[in-house]
Parts: sequence; structure tokens; C-alpha cells
Amino acid sequence: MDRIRIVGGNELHGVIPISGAKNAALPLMIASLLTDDTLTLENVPHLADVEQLIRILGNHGADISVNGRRERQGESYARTIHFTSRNIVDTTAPYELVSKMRASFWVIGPLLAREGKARVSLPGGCAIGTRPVDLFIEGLTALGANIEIDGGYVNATAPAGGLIGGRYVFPKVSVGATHVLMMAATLANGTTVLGNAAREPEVVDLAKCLNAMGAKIAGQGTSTITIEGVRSLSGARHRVLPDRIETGTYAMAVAMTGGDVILEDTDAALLDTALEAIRRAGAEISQTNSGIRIVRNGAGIKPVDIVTDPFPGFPTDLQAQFMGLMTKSSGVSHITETIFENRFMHVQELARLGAKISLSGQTAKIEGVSRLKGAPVMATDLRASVSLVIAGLAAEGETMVSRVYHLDRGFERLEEKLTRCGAHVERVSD
Ligand SMILES: CC(=O)N[C@H]1[C@@H](OP(=O)(O)OP(=O)(O)OC[C@H]2O[C@@H](n3ccc(=O)[nH]c3=O)[C@H](O)[C@@H]2O)O[C@H](CO)[C@@H](O)[C@@H]1O
Ligand SMILES: C=C(OP(=O)(O)O)C(=O)O
Repeated sequence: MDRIRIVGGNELHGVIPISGAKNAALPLMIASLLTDDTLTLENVPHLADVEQLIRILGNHGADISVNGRRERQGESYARTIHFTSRNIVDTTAPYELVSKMRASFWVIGPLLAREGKARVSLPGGCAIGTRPVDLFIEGLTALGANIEIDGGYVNATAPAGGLIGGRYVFPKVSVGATHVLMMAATLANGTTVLGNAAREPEVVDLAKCLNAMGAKIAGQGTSTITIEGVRSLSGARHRVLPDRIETGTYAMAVAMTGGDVILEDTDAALLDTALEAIRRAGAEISQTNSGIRIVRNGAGIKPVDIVTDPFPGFPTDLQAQFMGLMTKSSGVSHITETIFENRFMHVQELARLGAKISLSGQTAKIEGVSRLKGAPVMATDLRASVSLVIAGLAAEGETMVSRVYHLDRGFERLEEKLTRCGAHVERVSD
């Protein structure tokens, strides 16, 4: 099993290209099941989750081809992928495929809308909380679906004439359930109104792509989304938006090590709240012609309190990384996690590096220390893993991160991007 070896102490200087967003690419790929035409996605990141979803879509009958790679610094990245689901050959998404990642459950929306039925295993994904699917079930039921859970599978059927437009107000903001209901409603009879919908940029990106395919969606980016059902959708060409979580992660890495880095191909407007927190921690951040510039020279890291929230709040997917940064602040900071009830698995691993963190309910208290010391640590989930990398970059000596398959789900060529900026990071294959 691969591990990542980091020798800490180097500042980061240079340019880091930001990949397309995993959390946008996955629902966009799933949207291809809504049409018998070809959906072409540009800027798709090369990640374990994308490869797994390619297998899942293939199982439903999608014909998938990859081309148009972009070359940068001698390496190809940002793939263009064509998805064509002329016929759906199987409306079952089996446990073996779906248990590995949460987003694979989302095929339920397009399958139900296009084929009138879907049998999808209850999902897996990062172990960060219980992650139920009640909102998906309630929402699809509001569109006329009949849903039963049996043997670990969600069996859904649409009325004989197809799904029917309806009104559903989410009792709690859910990114995944917003994606699914938006996709399902595009082919429903009549108009659907979703209240308290997620406002995340990835939801807006999906709506933009669906509209390019002929859907009639309005209000994306606000908490009320209206979808007027259409008879069918066509193909389209769409570019996946930049990964705001990867952007924030590298910005925090630079704030941690010190240095001067340009983050290319990304957009500061996607992560205002997180960038503001990094600024308050002592880094200078500016938008330049070539990207977002992060500089920390000399000044120490200041303690900053944050609370995670749905967009436009501080993203839960950057909480672990920010905690990594705060371990070396000059005082006491508090981090409150409001989205997932068990997203503090990184605390005990950061402690191995010398961090001083105590937990009280959903809040972590971090007493900054002046030095961290390298140690063997274990990645417990995707964003937790990268928080250990951030801490390891500033720790004295060697940090060895095991179980990096978590990292490979969401960070494209991480060791290469960091090494080019002067870090000492390498993958060790046993
Ligand atoms: C692939 C992807 O895009 N994953 C992201 C997505 O996950 P995901 O879409 O799974 O997260 P949700 O927004 O649905 O979850 C938010 C909260 O709602 C709860 N909930 C959700 C659905 C449901 O039916 N019932 C219910 O109670 C969840 O347990 C959680 O407490 O948004 C999360 C919140 O920004 C991010 O951390 C994940 O990286
Ligand atoms: C939690 C994440 O992913 P997933 O929802 O697939 O578990 C994530 O991207 O941080």
C-alpha cells in the first residue's frame, strides 16, 4: 500500500495548477445518464473517485472515452471525457460499486427520471458521520416516486407517466440531495420548486451544464431552485469548475510553511470565507493575472476561530486543513464543525506530530505550539489525510502518512505539485 513521506521544514515557492473540482465532476458525470446523446466534460481531474464513477456509469451502459489531454510541465492533466449513454442497460447500482463512494448513490436521480426505476445500494464515502439518505427519499417521493428500502438497497419507481413536478423544502441543506432532485426534476412532468436548496458552486455548475443540455433551471446559487420539466435532454460540452477545496488546501499549506505561491486556473470568489480566514491567520492573498497569490514572509501564524457552514460559509471540506494550520498558531483557536458529527478523526493523528488539541462536543480547541515533530501517522479520510500533509510540511524531520488511498480520492498529483514548489514529499510504494 502506498505511503507519503514528507520531510518538513521547506517553504513553498512557485506555481501550483489547480485541477477541476472532484465534487463538481462527479455529479456532472452522473448527469450524462439523463440523455442518449454525448456529454463532453473538460477539465476532469484524474482521481480515484472519477475512475470509480467511470466503472459505475459503464455498468449502466455508458460508453466513455477519454481524449484531449492538456500538457503542462511535461505532464498531461485536465482530461476531456465523452460520456454517451445511448441505452441504459442496467438500472441497478450494486453494493460492490456504490459502497466505495458517497456520490455514486446519486445515479438514483437520472435513472429514475429516464427509466422510471432504479435500484441503488445505500452509499459509502468518507467515514465522517452517519450520512443518511432520508432527504433524497423524501424529495423523490415529493416528485411522485415510490421508494422502499430492502436488503441495503433503495428501490425506487416512478409513476407510469414518469416523475411529476412537485415542491420540496429541504429540512436541512444537502448538497447531494439538491444535485439529485435537480437532475430528477429536469425530466419530470411539470414544474418543481426546491426550497432551502444547497447554494454550493458545484450545484450551480451542475445547473449550468443541465441547462446547456436543454433543461430549464432557474435560481441556482440561491436557496430556491425552480426546474421546469422538459421531455428530453441533449448532449453538451461543459468545463468542470476549479476545485475550491484543493485551492484552499494549497493556500493553507503555504500559510503553514511560509513562502510565495501562485495558485493557477482557479477563482478566489469560490472560497471567499476560507481565504478571509487564511488572511486573518497572517497570509497575504491577492488576485493576480495568473491566479491567486499567497504569501507569508516572516509573520507568524495567528489564531483564528472558525465555524463550518453550508456555502457561502467556511467549508467543512477545509476544516481539517485549517486545523492543521492552527496547530502552529501563536495562541488558542476554536474550530466548530456543524455539518458532520464525526469529522475530527484527524485530531488524534495531528497529536502524534505534537499538536495540542482538545475536543468538547463539536468544537476543537487548538493551543498552538512552536514546533511540530515528524512521526508516522494514518490517513483516516480524504480531507483528514491532507491536513496531516500540511502539518508534516512544517514539522521537523520525517512524517510518514499511511493509507494514502484516501488522499488519492480527491487530490490529483499532490506530491508532484508540492515538490515543484520546493517541498520534500514523495510517494513510497511498498
Ligand atoms: C461528493 C461530494 O460532493 N461530497 C460533498 C457533499 O457531500 P454530501 O452531499 O454527502 O453532503 P450533504 O450536504 O448531503 O450533507 C450535509 C448534512 O446533511 C446530512 N444529510 C444529508 C442527506 C440526507 O439525506 N440526510 C441528511 O441528514 C448529512 O449527514 C450531513 O450532516 O457535501 C458535503 C457538505 O458540503 C461535503 O463535505 C462533501 O465533500
Ligand atoms: C467528504 C468528501 O467526499 P464524499 O462526500 O465523497 O465522502 C469530500 O470530498 O471531502
